[in-house]
Amino acid sequence: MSSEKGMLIVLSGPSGVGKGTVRKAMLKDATNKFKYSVSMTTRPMRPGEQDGVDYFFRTKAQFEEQIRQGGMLEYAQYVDHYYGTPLKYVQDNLNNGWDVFLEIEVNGALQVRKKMPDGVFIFLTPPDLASLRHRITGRGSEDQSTIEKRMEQARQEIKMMSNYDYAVVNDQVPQAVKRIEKIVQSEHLRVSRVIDSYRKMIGDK
Ligand SMILES: Nc1nc2c(ncn2[C@@H]2O[C@H](COP(=O)(O)OP(=O)(O)O)[C@@H](O)[C@H]2O)c(=O)[nH]1
Ligand SMILES: Nc1ncnc2c1ncn2[C@@H]1O[C@H](COP(=O)(O)OP(=O)(O)O)[C@@H](O)[C@H]1O
Repeated sequence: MSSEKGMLIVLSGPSGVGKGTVRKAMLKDATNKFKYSVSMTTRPMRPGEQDGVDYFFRTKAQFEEQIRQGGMLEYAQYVDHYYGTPLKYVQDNLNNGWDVFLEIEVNGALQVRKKMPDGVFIFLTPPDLASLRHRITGRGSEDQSTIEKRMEQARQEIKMMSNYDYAVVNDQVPQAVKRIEKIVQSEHLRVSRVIDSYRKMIGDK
């Protein structure tokens, strides 16, 4: 943690590409210091998931109430359910100097980009669609019709890749992790982020 404002890191990519796997691998390495923003969703909990850890699992009415209260940084509907990022956690941690990591789909990422253009936007992509299908199926968390919906959604999402700053291919998890770590390290050195501290140092307003 530093005294500067933290950096927002946004990771998107089709369902099953390995976003969660890569993020968890990054968090295991103590040199990666960031706060993962737990999203809110109306989708049913999968076996092994925990409320408040994987998502805040809420009813549609609760989710809509949170939207009404202005409590969402962004939200989107994805294959029949709402998903969104609670605003307060992100704001508080960025203000306290922590990098904050969002793992969200494309429409939400575009909303965040408008509000927080200083963030770093990374698209995680599969080596090909056959491996993507294999990963979604292998996870065993969705029935056949949901898998087809997610594959169609994946094609649409991949079309949106040009809205991101970086594309990382998740062929092997350790390599994808290293690529994202390098991106984050270099983004910390972006002049627009570093210059403020020098302005103070040299007395420039
Ligand atoms: N816009 C938005 N998308 C989210 C959020 N949280 C998760 N998602 C995305 O919603 C999609 C579906 O998530 P989920 O049902 O958990 O499936 P999974 O990503 O395949 O494990 C994925 O692309 C997630 O990255 C959020 O807070 N906002
Ligand atoms: N590079 C990879 N090679 C092979 N399988 C992978 C790779 N990355 C993730 N997986 C597997 O693919 C499935 C989906 O990964 P997950 O992290 O749940 O994806 P997402 O969060 O993007 O939906 C999991 O079973 C995971 O173990």
